[in-house]
Amino acid sequence: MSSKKPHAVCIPYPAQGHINPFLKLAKILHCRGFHITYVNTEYNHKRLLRTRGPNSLDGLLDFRFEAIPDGLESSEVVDATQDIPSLCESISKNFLAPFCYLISRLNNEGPPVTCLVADGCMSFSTKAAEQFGIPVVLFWTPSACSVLAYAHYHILVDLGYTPLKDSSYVTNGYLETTIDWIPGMKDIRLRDLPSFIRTTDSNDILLNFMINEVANMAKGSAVVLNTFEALENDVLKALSSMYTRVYTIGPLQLLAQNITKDNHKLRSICSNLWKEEPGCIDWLNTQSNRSVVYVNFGSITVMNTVQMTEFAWGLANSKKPFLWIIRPDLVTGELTMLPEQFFEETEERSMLASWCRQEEVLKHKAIGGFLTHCGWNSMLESICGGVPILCWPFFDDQHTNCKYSCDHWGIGMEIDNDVKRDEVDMVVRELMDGEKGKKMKNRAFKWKLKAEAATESGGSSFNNLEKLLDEVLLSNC
Ligand SMILES: O=c1ccn([C@@H]2O[C@H](COP(=O)(O)OP(=O)(O)O[C@H]3O[C@H](CO)[C@@H](O)[C@H](O)[C@H]3O)[C@@H](O)[C@H]2O)c(=O)[nH]1
Repeated sequence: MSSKKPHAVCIPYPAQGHINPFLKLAKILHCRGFHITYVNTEYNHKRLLRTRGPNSLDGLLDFRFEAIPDGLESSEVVDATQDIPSLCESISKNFLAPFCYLISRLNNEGPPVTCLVADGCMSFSTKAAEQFGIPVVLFWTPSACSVLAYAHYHILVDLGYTPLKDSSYVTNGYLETTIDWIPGMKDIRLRDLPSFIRTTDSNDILLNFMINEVANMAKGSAVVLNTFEALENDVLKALSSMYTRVYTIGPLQLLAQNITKDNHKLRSICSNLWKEEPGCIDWLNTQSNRSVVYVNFGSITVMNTVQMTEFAWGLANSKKPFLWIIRPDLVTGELTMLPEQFFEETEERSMLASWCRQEEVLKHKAIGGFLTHCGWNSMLESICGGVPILCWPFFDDQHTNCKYSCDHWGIGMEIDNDVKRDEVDMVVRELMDGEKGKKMKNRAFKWKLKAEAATESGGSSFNNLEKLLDEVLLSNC
């Protein structure tokens, strides 16, 4: 019988693609009776206050936001994702002390902290959990297939696949090498694995960071994944044979929608670090069903002006309506404007904006396809909307997600990294009008139904949440 109020401290990796699914999980736990402390870095806390307004993080009486320093030198808050390798280094070196200090303070203020929900790649949290004698759930925000791949990084190093002998190995066909020995992963090439292996440096920060973080996975009380059993069955079986408690509770978007639907205050708390431009949904309302190509490369992808221009002309030449989100920090180097002729040709059938409410966009009936970088949240949000995708993976797990979407789930078509306008034009037309596009749409719709089934009462993700609560998160209450 429960006696003390459960209090979960949730700490995501400090980037948009982690903050979003964490907030959903925190809201679910709150609806299941938890006092929540949600911890951002001071940098992201300031960004949220600036973007969402000074009272936006007031939360509720028992849903609080706190912040810890990120340990980086520059503290000027700008609308851009911070440098990922610097963040990873700082997390390993600097986060444990302020995090433990925060937990002590929360314990003094009450109610005492009963469990931690920490990002899978924030291994310091297991030390904190040990110090305070409480369980820690490690929530990995990428797909299960990429987590399984990270878990084999150390073997790839031992066998000499990575670091690469020299940089020509990225382009000389070496990445086509088949990797047929990872249990649960079929038909995989080196190029399909998360891209931190594409380094020539044995001291590469991101490769070594991931190897260390994943080595810590068994030290947590449980592993939580934002996916569902039907989608990644073989991979999940392999992960479950490696780690004792693995819980899939996704798509969190749908589970949170089901569980939080009557809590309006909670639903209004939003974690977008960029301010949404108004008008995207109004514009979509003027478009025909399934007619619009939605283009968005998430919060970290950057591209050069040549790539940007190729995408622009590919979209223009396809003659399809499109909604293109161009983040202020999307283009690197000298930001040249797209040519006037592009605007003249497309203005009647396009909308450009700097940020939008993506989940709402992908649920809109006007959307027919999604050109994406394959970040895991974007992939899941597309599945929840029943929308097929065009994949232009940028880095990390996005390559693995791309491979699975194209070859295992049948909902994606890949665009070459060296993007050319003719290819963009061709795949957009195929997606929107072609036979292959039609099949992809049907499959995307079937995955949407399976995602809904998983998150409804009695579905696998719904049941796994109950198990996670009973077996781990409420185990000491
Ligand atoms: O205009 C926009 C753009 C993005 N988003 C949201 O921002 C999130 C972006 O997440 P994701 O699609 O996963 O992309 P990244 O921001 O690139 O995510 C990082 O984190 C993911 C989860 O770990 C990884 O899969 C990615 O590779 C990694 O780059 C999603 O929830 C989107 O709905 C918006 O709401 N509006």
